[in-house]
Amino acid sequence: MSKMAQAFKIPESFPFTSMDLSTLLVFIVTFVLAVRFFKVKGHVQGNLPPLVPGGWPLVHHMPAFFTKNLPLQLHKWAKEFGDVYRVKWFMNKEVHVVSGYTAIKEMLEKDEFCTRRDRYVEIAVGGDQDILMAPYGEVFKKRRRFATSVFRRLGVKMGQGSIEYQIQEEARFICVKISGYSEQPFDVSSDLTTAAGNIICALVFGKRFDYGDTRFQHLQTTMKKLGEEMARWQIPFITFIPYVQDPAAGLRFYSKKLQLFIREEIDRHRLNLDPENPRDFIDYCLLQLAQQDGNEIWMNDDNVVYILQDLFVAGTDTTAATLTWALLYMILYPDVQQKVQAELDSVLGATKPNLAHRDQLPFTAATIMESQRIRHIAGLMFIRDTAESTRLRGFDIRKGKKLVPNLRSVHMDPEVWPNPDEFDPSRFLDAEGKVVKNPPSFLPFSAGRRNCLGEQLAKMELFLLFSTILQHFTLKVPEGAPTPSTEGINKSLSMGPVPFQLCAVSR
Ligand code: HEM
Repeated sequence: MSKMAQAFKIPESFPFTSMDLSTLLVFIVTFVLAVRFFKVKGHVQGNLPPLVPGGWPLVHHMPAFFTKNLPLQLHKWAKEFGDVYRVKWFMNKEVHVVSGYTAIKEMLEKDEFCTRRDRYVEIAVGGDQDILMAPYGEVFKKRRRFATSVFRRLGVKMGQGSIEYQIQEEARFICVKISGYSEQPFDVSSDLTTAAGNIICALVFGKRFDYGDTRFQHLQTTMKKLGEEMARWQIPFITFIPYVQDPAAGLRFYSKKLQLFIREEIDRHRLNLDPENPRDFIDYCLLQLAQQDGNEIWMNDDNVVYILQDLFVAGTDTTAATLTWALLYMILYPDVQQKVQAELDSVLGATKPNLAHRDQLPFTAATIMESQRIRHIAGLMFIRDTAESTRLRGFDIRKGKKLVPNLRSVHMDPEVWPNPDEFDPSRFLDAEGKVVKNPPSFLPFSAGRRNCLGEQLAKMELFLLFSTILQHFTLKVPEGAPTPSTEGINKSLSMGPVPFQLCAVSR
């Protein structure tokens, strides 16, 4: 018998005389596990949101997520389990789903939920090096404040010095492109992506590209591929699946390509930077880099690349997908299209639309808003992380828990929007026919401290591109073609319509 076993030898007078060393070890292990179990139970205690019952062993609710319309499935559960509930994914991983305007607004406005997490998008945007995925804190605030002020200085505003001219130019170019289809069927979404991409180029690089420019085409292809890679990881829960191969290889590859393009432009800008006359977003970044004092570095050379990449990633497909939905609804609701055109004709005649016309074109503005309500491009907004344990709608939410706000439940709430599946722009007009200011239960650009940085720019683009296209063309379903579906599909970070074709007849 070993010395250790001798030391543990149970005296014969001990009641369990048969207890030997291994029994004792089993006893200790069981005791430790029991203590741990009760400790965890104790920790979990509190008013947790309800857990959706049922599910399969190991994979829990996972099979239910493989549906064509996940926001709809989550919305159905919300009706049963309330505005904050829990679902489980592979290996017991939990996600909190937040639904309805009140709960989502409360969530978006709490600092504790202002950190966004998405493992795969983080790979593309350099982890926390940018704005989009930077954790909520001082560095993030400084970068965001900087970007907002540069936007303003570059003309993302009403009045003098507005970027409106560049957007109007882009609207003119897209109309020329559409004319070129000679009323034959075409897919408008790719032209809208080109237009939206070019507006970001104007802002960031200080120039637009001709549609045929090979560098621009290369940029467009890279963006498209990057978007497709991001779309593969759009189902929030999928990021919990352990992988056998590197699923982010494509993301890495295409984001590096986009970054290379941006770095080349930055190098070009360095050669002829005039500190007295910054021309574009890159120039302002270079001036900021030169100014920063060593103690307070919140932006370095790499951050500049990642922030510029954000503007392309977050600012191209989002705008293009929203406009594609709006034009799709015009061919599905020709009476609404006619009403928009009648308003444009009576207010503008042959004058090209500018931002000052927005107030005089309430039905046109309301039609854009209704498109954003009925088909939101970010049905499930970015996943948020709980930075500190806190409460939401009276429930305890522990640090580290993931939250998914379901925007469908806000925009399709029949209590606020009767017959939510009906496309009806008049919902956004008041009794005097003016656009309702701050409509309830409407969050196309989100809210709180992480709301859309490009909201103003996007609103300018949506209005000018939509009104210019409808001023010049009547859009139709091609002769003999089936009616396009209103199903959404994630082709990038945004949800756009299933590809469809339309014909544009000159007016
Ligand atoms: C119709 C077009 C657009 C829509 C519907 C849209 C919508 C959104 C939404 C829903 C978010 C997420 C908010 C959240 O997590 O709560 C967001 C974030 C963001 N958007 Fe947009 N967006 C659009 C256009 C743009 C444009 C044109 C830009 C820039 C050029 C832009 C830049 C950003 C950035 C940088 C963020 C992250 C902000 C942060 O984390 O602080 N977006 N957008």
